[in-house]
Amino acid sequence: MDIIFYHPTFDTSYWIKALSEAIPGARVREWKRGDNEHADYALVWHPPVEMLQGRDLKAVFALGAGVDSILSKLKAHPEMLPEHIPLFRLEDTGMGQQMQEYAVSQVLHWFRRFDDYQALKQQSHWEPLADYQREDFTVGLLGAGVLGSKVAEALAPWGFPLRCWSRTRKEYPGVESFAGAEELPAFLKGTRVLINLLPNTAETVGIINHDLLNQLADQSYVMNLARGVHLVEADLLKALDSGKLKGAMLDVYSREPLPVESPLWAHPRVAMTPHIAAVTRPAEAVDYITRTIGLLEQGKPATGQVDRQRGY
Ligand SMILES: NC(=O)C1=CN([C@@H]2O[C@H](COP(=O)(O)OP(=O)(O)OC[C@H]3O[C@@H](n4cnc5c(N)ncnc54)[C@H](OP(=O)(O)O)[C@@H]3O)[C@@H](O)[C@H]2O)C=CC1
Ligand SMILES: O=C(O)C(=O)CO
Repeated sequence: MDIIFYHPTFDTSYWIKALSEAIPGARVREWKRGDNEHADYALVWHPPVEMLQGRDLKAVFALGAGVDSILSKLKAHPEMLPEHIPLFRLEDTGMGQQMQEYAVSQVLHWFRRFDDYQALKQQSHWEPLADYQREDFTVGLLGAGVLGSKVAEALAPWGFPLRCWSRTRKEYPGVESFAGAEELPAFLKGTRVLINLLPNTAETVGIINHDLLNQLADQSYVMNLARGVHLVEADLLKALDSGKLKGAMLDVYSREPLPVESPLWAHPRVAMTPHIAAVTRPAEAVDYITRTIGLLEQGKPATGQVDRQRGY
């Protein structure tokens, strides 16, 4: 079995060694320009068109959870990956736990008013503030798939009212489920902390805008852990400055790296990380890919296949 691998930043030699050891009989090689030799599977992130086009592959694996960049490239170059070749993505593979850590720590940070105490510290001002009440701290998850459900699971023991919004209805213990565009207003009404874990699709781009932010509870918080294009950054800044929003925690941006001239850098109530909320964990990803290739080789169904029409 021949496997080609391309990632613009990963340590390719680690992956080649780990995959070669994990998959019996696999010949794994780094794909380089001009390589048109046979391959059964391709493992990719931001692949050049010529890596994939014209190949009779059994499957392609995206080396991350979001497949927006590969699907948008496919729109411009449909010949890159014909419909009959399945595209898989990483489901969790260690990203769930990272999202849990990120979301829980930030919700608690806001709930215990550490942002306010940090601002008071900067003024050398000693003042115990009134506690926030759990019942006023409803956490709403935009997106309740692999990662959203893990975040809900980690927040549940903390006792905040929890709700989620997705395309299809969910039955997660202790989580109120809202489904479809028609239930979005009901989901937003009363949500105090909004956590975004949607995929980037034609339906979700720009979803966190002035209209949506206005429907949240007053003095609410926004955490964007999915894609920068979900959030209209100018609308977020306006909502912060008007007092509608109390704070934002951003991991992803409309442009990455975020340009130095972005007003987000200097805003005192915007906390930021550079797209590290959950990164691909190589050992877990190799396990998942090995298992999935094993199932495909036996003609058995495997989870993680992207629905190209749906866009995620
Ligand atoms: N910042 C970071 O470091 C990282 C960011 N990500 C981002 O997180 C995203 C989510 O990942 P993951 O949880 O694995 O994805 P999933 O595909 O498992 O979950 C997506 C969720 O979004 C819901 N959804 C999709 N479209 C709509 C819509 N139009 N209306 C309402 N709900 C919708 C789905 O609904 P339904 O369940 O009904 O299908 C599902 O619940 C990725 O696409 C990626 O962009 C991922 C990893 C790291
Ligand atoms: O896996 C993804 O989609 C990511 O954004 C990784 O950082």
